[in-house]
Amino acid sequence: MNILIRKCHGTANDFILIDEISNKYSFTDKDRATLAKNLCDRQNSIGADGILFLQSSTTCDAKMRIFNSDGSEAQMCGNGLRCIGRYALELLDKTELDIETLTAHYKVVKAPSLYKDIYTVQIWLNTVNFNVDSLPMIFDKEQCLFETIDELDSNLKVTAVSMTNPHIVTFVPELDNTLIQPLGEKANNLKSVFPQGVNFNFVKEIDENSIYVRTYERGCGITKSCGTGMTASTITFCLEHPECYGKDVTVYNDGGMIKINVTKSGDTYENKFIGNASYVFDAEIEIDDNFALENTISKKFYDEEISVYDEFLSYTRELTK
Ligand SMILES: N[C@@H](CCC[C@H](N)C(=O)O)C(=O)O
Repeated sequence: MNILIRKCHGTANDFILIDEISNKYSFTDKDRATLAKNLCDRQNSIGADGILFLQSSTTCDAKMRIFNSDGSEAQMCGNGLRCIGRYALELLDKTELDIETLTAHYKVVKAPSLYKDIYTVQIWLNTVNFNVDSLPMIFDKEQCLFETIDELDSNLKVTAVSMTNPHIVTFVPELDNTLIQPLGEKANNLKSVFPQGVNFNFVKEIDENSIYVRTYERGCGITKSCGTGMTASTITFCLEHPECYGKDVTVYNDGGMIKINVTKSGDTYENKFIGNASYVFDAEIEIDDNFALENTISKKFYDEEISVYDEFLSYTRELTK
């Protein structure tokens, strides 16, 4: 069978987008999981951190489903929401809309460009829950705020927060992948603490209103950036630095930079998130009966978008030198 795909990214967290509204593919969830495992394989196939499926919704303008590269389905994806948000804004010819996810819904608005003419989207990731049951996380207190988890690492202080998908956040003096990789794997194998796995965010403070975040993601390992992870990290940064509430926090990552503004009223958080939603290429591909890539029939690159994003990335590297 032939399918149309669009390769896209939010701060280099890259996705294959499949539009199930315009194309009537009738995939089952098992098919979607197999497609994700096969097509996201960077060695033998197209390669991506996950697949975004755009579906119709009865409650919102459209629905996003996100499958990680290992085939598991996640509740939410902040970078994916901007990509699918852009796609849906263009498809439905709107400047703002609501996207349904597995467990919530989110507003998406086209925003002024972060840099030159990079397509930029504002989203509100307001689904924040510090109750450990919401991740779920097995812990002897209702919340895990700057606590050590002995089974994980008796030196690291972590904060657990659900963004509808599970996150833990820790502050480190340096971002070292030789520590992040094993700790991320360990946390995801620790089913007695994180029965559904966890996205593990490592945060380095850059200055009073900027941080650098690297995430070991459940279902795909270390990514260039994680949208819900950067939000969880910024909220945790604001817990430690309450003077940052209501201010734009610059969040650097291995794929560029975004901005998040957190406001808190009682136990409610409003998190305005501004970041790119960029296209890489459109392709028509042929997949076999096992949902593996058989043939690429056509491919068209978004050369100008790619080149301005490269420029933006170099600019952000200069800022973090
Ligand atoms: N990269 C994403 C999150 C994708 C899902 C995550 N790996 C999970 O399993 O929860 C983001 O930008 O938020």
